Amino acid sequence: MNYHVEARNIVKRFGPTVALNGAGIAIAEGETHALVGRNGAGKSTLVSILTGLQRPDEGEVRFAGEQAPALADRDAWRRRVACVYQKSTIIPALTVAENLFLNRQTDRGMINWRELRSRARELLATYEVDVDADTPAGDLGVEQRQLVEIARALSFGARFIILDEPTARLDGPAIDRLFTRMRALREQGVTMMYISHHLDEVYEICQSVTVFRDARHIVTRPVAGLPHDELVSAMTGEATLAYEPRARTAGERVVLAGANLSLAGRYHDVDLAVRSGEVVGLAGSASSGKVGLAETLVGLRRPDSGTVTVNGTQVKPGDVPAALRAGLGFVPEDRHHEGFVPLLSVAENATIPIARKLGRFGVVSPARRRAKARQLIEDLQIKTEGPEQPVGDLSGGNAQKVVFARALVDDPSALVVINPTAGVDVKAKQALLGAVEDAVERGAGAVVVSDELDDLRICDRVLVMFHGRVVKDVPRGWTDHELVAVMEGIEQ
Ligand SMILES: Nc1ncnc2c1ncn2[C@@H]1O[C@H](COP(=O)(O)OP(=O)(O)OP(=O)(O)O)[C@@H](O)[C@H]1O
Repeated sequence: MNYHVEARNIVKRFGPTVALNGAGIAIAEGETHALVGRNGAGKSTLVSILTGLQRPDEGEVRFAGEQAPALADRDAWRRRVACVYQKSTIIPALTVAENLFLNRQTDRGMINWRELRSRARELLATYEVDVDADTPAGDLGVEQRQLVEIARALSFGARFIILDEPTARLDGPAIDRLFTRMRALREQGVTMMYISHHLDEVYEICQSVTVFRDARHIVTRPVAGLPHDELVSAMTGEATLAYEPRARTAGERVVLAGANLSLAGRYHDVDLAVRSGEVVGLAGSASSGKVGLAETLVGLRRPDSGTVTVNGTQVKPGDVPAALRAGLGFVPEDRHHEGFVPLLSVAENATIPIARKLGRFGVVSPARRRAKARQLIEDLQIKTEGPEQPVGDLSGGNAQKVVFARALVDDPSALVVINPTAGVDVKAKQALLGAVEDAVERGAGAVVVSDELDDLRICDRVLVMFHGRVVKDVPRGWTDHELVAVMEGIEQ
């Protein structure tokens, strides 16, 4: 077999944590190979080794049979491999053209801006990326940004691309477009490694799959003919049953309400009321306005008109602390921005909303903070060395759980969670959805905004948005097809 990429017997330690323990992967020339595993299994660590960002403590990496370049030789790495991360590596303040030729403009002395722009246009046209080279990169959506990153990788000559959870922030139609592009790349002989917690995607787009568990390689198999539950048990080490949403009856009291909410370009004339003991879903495509609406409910955005009421208190618009004081807990869309403070510990991040209550006179007792954090670590199965570990050192999915812990820590009356299970593994997903249902059983009302139909299954009803308006209130019991048809505006 001709392997385009091989990583053999890789050991990588971070202090007391062994992130990879003799694990490896072998990817055949031209295939799309999935790497799956639970949060903290070691996938991102392997990516950082395969892209030359970290040196393994033991083991070796080969590209097309040849030993990997020296770590310092960045150009040599760029010619071999590129990674499209969930988190952007492009610089928002620079234009697309500048991003494409970053580190390359000065090949021949002074920067010739006109030439740079025309080379960028040519490159975008070659890779059929429909983006204006003069646009500031910060204005691009997630989908366009990923396409620019792929074009950049290919233009360096890389024939191996790693896609690390590329669909986590894309809606259904954008995922289809990404897959069409991936198939075209594969036809051109590009080798890909695909990391995702969505196993249906693995079956759709990959030919082989490698499973890591607890820092070790468990199995590599062709995808065809591999039963779904076998794949899940390779990841979790046990048989895992599908999540069963619970039945419940909502109370009368409205705990979260939006009245006459409008925000230009996002949503118009929205009214919604969430009762105690009720989970309300918000669904719709990327342009539906669902995220903007949810961000308004939590105070991250200020509406042009309308009011938000949390637990009977009308909250000052666009004021997150006011919403939190009124009894709101939330999980934001972008955990890197509004979710956690990477340098602070798990305990500090998770207990931010209750800092006042944990100590007298505004001084937080470290012992009480640690005790609360230990409980949350256990409840949400957060994989960490302990409450004192900085959140920045956790794997992506485990950082998401810390954000979740923060949302739940003060027993909120109203919970708003946006794409709550993004980057979270199959089993952890169940723990997080269970945590929302637990909070609702304790009397909270919840809004779940998600691109994932599985997250929406716990909802008592789903409000579907289309072009900024709520077009349908769908009670529990929908089929995927029915909901998607309304989301795409095909059916009302
Ligand atoms: N810089 C670091 N310092 C300390 N520990 C680290 C560091 N980077 C990773 N780890 C630890 O190594 C282990 C593997 O993490 P890694 O990010 O590779 O997991 P992952 O499989 O990518 O998980 P996820 O699906 O959540 O993204 C985790 O226990 C993580 O906390």
